[in-house]
Amino acid sequence: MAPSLLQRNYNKFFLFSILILAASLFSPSFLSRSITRLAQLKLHFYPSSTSSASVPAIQTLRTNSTRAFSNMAYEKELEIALLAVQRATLLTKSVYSSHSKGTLSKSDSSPVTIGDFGAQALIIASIKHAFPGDEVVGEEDADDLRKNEQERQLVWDLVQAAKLDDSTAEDKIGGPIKSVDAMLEALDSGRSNGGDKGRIWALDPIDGTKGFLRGGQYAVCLALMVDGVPTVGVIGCPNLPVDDKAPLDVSIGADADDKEGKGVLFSAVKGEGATSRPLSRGAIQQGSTITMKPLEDTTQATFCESVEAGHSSHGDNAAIASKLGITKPSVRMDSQAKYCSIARGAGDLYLRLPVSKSYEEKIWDHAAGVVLVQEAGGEVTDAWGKPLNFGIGRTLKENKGVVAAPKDVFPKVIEVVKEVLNAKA
Ligand SMILES: Nc1ncnc2c1ncn2[C@@H]1O[C@H](COP(=O)(O)O)[C@@H](OP(=O)(O)O)[C@H]1O
Ligand SMILES: [Mg+2]
Repeated sequence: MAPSLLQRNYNKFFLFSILILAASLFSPSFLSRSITRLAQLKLHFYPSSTSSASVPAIQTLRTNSTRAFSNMAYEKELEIALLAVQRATLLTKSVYSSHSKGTLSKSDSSPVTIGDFGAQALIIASIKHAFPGDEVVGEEDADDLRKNEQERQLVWDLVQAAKLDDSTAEDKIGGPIKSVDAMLEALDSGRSNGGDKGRIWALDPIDGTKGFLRGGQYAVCLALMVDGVPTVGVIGCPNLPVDDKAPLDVSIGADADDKEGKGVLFSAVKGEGATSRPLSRGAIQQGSTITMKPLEDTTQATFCESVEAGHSSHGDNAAIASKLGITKPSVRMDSQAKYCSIARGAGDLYLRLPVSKSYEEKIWDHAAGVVLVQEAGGEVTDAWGKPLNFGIGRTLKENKGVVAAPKDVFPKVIEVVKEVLNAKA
């Protein structure tokens, strides 16, 4: 008689345990990694070994796309990242609606605001509370605030005021930061050099700072990279419409207001799909699955690009669009809201052709967006079709530019991108 599903699962579980014990004789560290894996494997077997009474509950969770909190890999990481980004996004919203956003200029003359500092401190404090051993590559550090008492006080006031309405959720991310020193320490804990070993978070507390200052789109972006691979991604977009089906209007990047009722929290876990949910002030709301729009004919595509001509070559992007037969005007918006917009099928392509030969894209500008698009059915590479290498430091130094598109049309898009680049060479 054929073995039952339950028997087959337990046989696999038993065989796997024996193999691990044998391998651990040669490498003790392998043992601890394997116990974690074994626990995951056991959890995956769980649905088939539960009583039939509990199965519907599990299925309901899955169909409602709240897999974030069912038996999926990186469940806790996702929950913490969602809560951390949500709390930090509330802080940025409070700065966005005020007129003095407190711009400072960094050494590379890019802008940074009190919102950037506050959001980074809150998110790192959340990560360190839940995963003290993890590293963080964050865009900012505390150098400026240590020198500038007035700015420091402004950021401290913001950090103290940013709280989730739901106390259980707030507790999960460690509650309020305890002191100014703890805030500075959190900010400074984003100095990891990155790499391809272990767990490293890539954090952009306010991506699209120029958009944030201008009153356009911006995003709070956080990704967990495991051995250099973006694996969990969460992006808070306070100025995007909640409706995934809302058409992507060319005006989306300009004069964004901060009205209640807007704001989306996007997330993805490698191998588990991508979701969106309304941004709230309390516990995380239920998500719905998002996917890229099927695009058989590239002439019908809507493509997204940066507002800033210094970040992405508008001329090259336009040449590519024209070769693809695209007639719709480009949709310009700041930040990783572009990745989010194509991941939910509001737009189709994201073109980021390099302007400067020497500029190295930063990992925090892409890690979360990349996992989101991949999980929504898309592909992302650099402008030459090379995979993005997130495991070699704080920048994507082996890559130039970025192209994202639905899988089916990706080869055609990248071929045209290369034609345009080769014509310039
Ligand atoms: N010359 C350049 N080329 C490409 N990206 C650049 C750039 N100078 C700055 N950037 C990055 O572009 C990001 C914004 O991207 P976008 O144009 O898609 O909104 C900035 O993030 P911050 O706003 O977090 O500093 C910054 O890191
Ligand atoms: Mg950025």
